[in-house]
Amino acid sequence: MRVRPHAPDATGCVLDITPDSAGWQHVGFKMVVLAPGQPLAGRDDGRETCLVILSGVADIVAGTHRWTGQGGRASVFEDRPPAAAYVPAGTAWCVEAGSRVELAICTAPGEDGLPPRLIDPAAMSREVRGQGTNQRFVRNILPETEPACGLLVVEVITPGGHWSSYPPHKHDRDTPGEETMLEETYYHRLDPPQGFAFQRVYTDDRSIDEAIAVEDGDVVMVPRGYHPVGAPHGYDLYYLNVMAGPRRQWMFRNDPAHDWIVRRA
Ligand SMILES: O=C(O)C[C@@H](O)[C@H](O)C(=O)CO
Repeated sequence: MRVRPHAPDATGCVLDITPDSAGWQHVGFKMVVLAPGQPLAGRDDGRETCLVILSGVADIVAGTHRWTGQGGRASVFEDRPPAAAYVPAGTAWCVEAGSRVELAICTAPGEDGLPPRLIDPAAMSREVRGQGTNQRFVRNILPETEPACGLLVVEVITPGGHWSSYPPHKHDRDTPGEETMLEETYYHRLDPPQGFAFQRVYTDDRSIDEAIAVEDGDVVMVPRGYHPVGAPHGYDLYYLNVMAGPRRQWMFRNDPAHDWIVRRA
C-alpha cells in the first residue's frame, strides 16, 4: 500500500503508479523531477491527464497550446497554489523545465472531448477544514465542479501536530446520495524532510487494517476503506490526492465510530 520513491531514471521519474501496479481500475500517478532545461513529453490515448507543477517554473504545451513560465513555487510548502493543466485523452503534451521542476502526472480513464486548458491558480478554491488540531488547509486543483471525465485532484497541508482526512472517512461504495466509489493516491511530503507521519488505512471488517509510516516522497494507495493521517509535532505534512472512480463525485462517509467528533465541533 506504500510505495517509496526510487532514484530518478533517465526521464527524471521517481514514482510510477499505474492501475496495473496498484491492482485497481482508475488512478495513475507519476512523479518526475526535471533538471533545468529538461523536457518531458507524453500522450495517453485512453486516459486524461492533470499535470501539476508542484515546484519550479516550466512551459506547458498541450496540443496546439503553449503556456509559458508556469508555476514558481519554491516548494510545495510555499503558501500559494500550484500551476496545473488539464490534458484530454489522446492529446500530446510536453513540460519544458525552466528550473528544477517537481512535476506530478495524474491520470484516469478518459475520452477526447474536452479542450486542453490551463487551470488558473487564482481560480483554485481554498478551504480551511476542521478545528483545533484537526485544522488543515486545502487547495482544490481539479474538483468535481470543474470539467474532466473522471479525475479529481486536491492538495492539503496538515500542520505538525494536526490530523487530516479525519475523522476517518471512506469512499468505496457507489450508494446514490450517500457515497461514491473512488480510488485514491496520497503523495506525501514533509517539512523538514527528515520527518515522518502516519496514515491508517482500514475497512469496517478490517480485511484491510494497516498503520503506515510515511516519509518524504512516499505514496500511499487507498483502494478502499478509511484513511486518516496524523502529522507529528514539528513536521508539517503536505499531500497531493488523486482520486477517480466510476462516478466523478467526492461523496464520503465518516466512520460511524468517530463521526461524533464532527457532530460535536
Ligand atoms: O479534508 C481533508 O483532510 C482532506 C481529505 O479530504 C483528502 O483530500 C481525502 O481524503 C479525499 O478523500
